Amino acid sequence: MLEVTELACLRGDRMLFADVALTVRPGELVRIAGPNGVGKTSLLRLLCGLGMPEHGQVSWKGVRIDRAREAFHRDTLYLGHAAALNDLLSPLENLRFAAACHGLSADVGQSELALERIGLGPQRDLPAKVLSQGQRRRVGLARLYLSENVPLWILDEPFTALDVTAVRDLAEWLDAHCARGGMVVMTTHQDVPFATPMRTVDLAESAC
Ligand SMILES: Nc1ncnc2c1ncn2[C@@H]1O[C@H](COP(=O)(O)OP(=O)(O)OP(=O)(O)O)[C@@H](O)[C@H]1O
Repeated sequence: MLEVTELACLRGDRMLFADVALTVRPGELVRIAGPNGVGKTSLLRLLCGLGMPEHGQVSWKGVRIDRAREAFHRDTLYLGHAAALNDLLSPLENLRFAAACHGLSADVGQSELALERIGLGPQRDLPAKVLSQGQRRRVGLARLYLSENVPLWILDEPFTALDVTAVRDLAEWLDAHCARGGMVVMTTHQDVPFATPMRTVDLAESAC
């Protein structure tokens, strides 16, 4: 279970939000909503330990994440909104590199399968620099198909630049993750139909 209490975030000299409380239990899908600039990405970065809160704390399985970093990172997958690819490497190489950096098991067969499932089978050996925006996005998202055993998925705008079919397939994969007891916390400006009941946290209500 992920627990957030009294969380406040300062960026530069501006307090973005304060007093955010949130609990995410196994099987839950939570959407962080709010207008541009309210601090959704900043909140996700605090949730996965990439930033320090000005106040409050984030706990995973009852332990503050800054006191059990390794265990927390093993249990967490964070996908930011930028594709973060090496343009000279292929999707297959990028995926295997990212998986290795995050301690995921990803042999060639598993990685090829993940790329096929995300619809990049035909492009898997091309240099990433020739991919379209949606295809670049998919390379990052392919990690989701290697992360069934990672319980907490924190996703920043995962549906951006995806076509209708890819949005539907990804929504089904997030539903499947929740159905097997996983947790998803995400931001999206799109209305995506999920089978899992979605809880929305409106960050504008905590804006300073
Ligand atoms: N390093 C930084 N220093 C100062 N201000 C920052 C920094 N990073 C982000 N900000 C500011 O913090 C605010 C919140 O940014 P954030 O990216 O979290 O918003 P968001 O809600 O995710 O927006 P969007 O919906 O546009 O993605 C913005 O006003 C942004 O300019």
